[in-house]
Amino acid sequence: MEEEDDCPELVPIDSQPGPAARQIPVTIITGYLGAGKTTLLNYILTEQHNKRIAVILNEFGEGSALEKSLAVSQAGELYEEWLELRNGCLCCSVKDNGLKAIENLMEKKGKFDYILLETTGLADPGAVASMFWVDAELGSDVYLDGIVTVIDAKYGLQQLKEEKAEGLVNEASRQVALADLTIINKTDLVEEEELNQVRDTVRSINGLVKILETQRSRVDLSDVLDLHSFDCQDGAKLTEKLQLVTPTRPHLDKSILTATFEVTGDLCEDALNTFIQDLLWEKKFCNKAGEPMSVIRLKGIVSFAGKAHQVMLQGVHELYELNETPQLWEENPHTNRLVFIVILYFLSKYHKISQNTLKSVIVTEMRTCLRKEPGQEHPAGDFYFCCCDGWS
Ligand SMILES: Nc1nc2c(ncn2[C@@H]2O[C@H](COP(=O)(O)OP(=O)(O)OP(=O)(O)O)[C@@H](O)[C@H]2O)c(=O)[nH]1
Ligand SMILES: [Zn+2]
Repeated sequence: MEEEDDCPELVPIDSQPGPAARQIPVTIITGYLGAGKTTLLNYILTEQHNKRIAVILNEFGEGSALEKSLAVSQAGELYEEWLELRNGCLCCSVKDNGLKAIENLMEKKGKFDYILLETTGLADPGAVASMFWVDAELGSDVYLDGIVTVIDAKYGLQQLKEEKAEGLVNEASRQVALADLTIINKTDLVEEEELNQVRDTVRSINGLVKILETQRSRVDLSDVLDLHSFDCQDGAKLTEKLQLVTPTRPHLDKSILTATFEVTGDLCEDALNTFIQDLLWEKKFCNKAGEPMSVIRLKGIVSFAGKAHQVMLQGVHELYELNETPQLWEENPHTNRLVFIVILYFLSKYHKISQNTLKSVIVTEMRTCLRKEPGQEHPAGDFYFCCCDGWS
């Protein structure tokens, strides 16, 4: 049979016939300096799990550290490997080097069941997450399972509040915004009142995230591993989650928030793609000073005309995916739900994006997506915007 020109590279089948090779989940563990990430890793490694877990540490080395420690645990035994990376920053090298190193290692040592990746406390895990996500798309051996952010109960609030130069959002807040799961650790060091404040602040940044509270990062492993956060097979789970999103108020530096939009009807796929690309890639939605609204995480369940199944939308930074889920639409009319966790650069006192501006921008665009033909009437549909009151 003739192959098409643009056919993806064919991979020779040299393995035994049988079920397709299972992809290995990667969980990214992030969190500010000293929050308890390594404690969490050690806890997971030493708990009974019957998994062969590989751990990659992405610590900043002195100067240009060329090696990364890779601990592998198997049946409670720990041994260490060294991953050679081209430079000291995993974000920059993981693409061409890190994954390759993992794959080579698996060839040498046999497959792992699970990979845990601890990023440095100052990292923006978005870059690392994006790379694993893209790579999974390209038929890699691994897939991104979830992003876990550990927060220090005692110093977390201070870290989340930290003021950066105008227009910049601190790393601690970005880490919370991106997370699928947050673990507020070191609860032994704070009173209830302080803990409530940390919890509220985390919630104010990320209205979707699950929050656990721990001492010594002791978690139920089933709460941390195999989250399938990006998995369209779990469409029903996301639908449920999106309905439960907590309205958030802009947190302390008033710059990251969670906004939910609901609209009923069937969306036009092309129009939705254009809207998302304008938002994520073209960065067309700006405040008066021309600073774009920047999306950290985007999730949604949408309905496309002519499709019986729900479609899942996932976005991390500038990457996004629309995938059909196994879930059929039951309710009628169909309710499209989008949740944005966004940075609004309105730190600058003179150039605030107001809640209403954001709302009208998104609503106008969503209405366009609903229009089946240019010039056609908008179908009836209510937009629901969930955000705090009293914010201008
Ligand atoms: N009191 C208290 N201390 C804790 C808890 N969890 C961890 N620690 C301590 O906090 C310190 C930092 O923990 P790590 O696990 O190394 O934190 P980390 O996030 O990996 O730190 P970096 O890699 O340096 O960013 C260690 O001394 C831990 O023993 C806790 O629940 N309570
Ligand atoms: Zn650590």
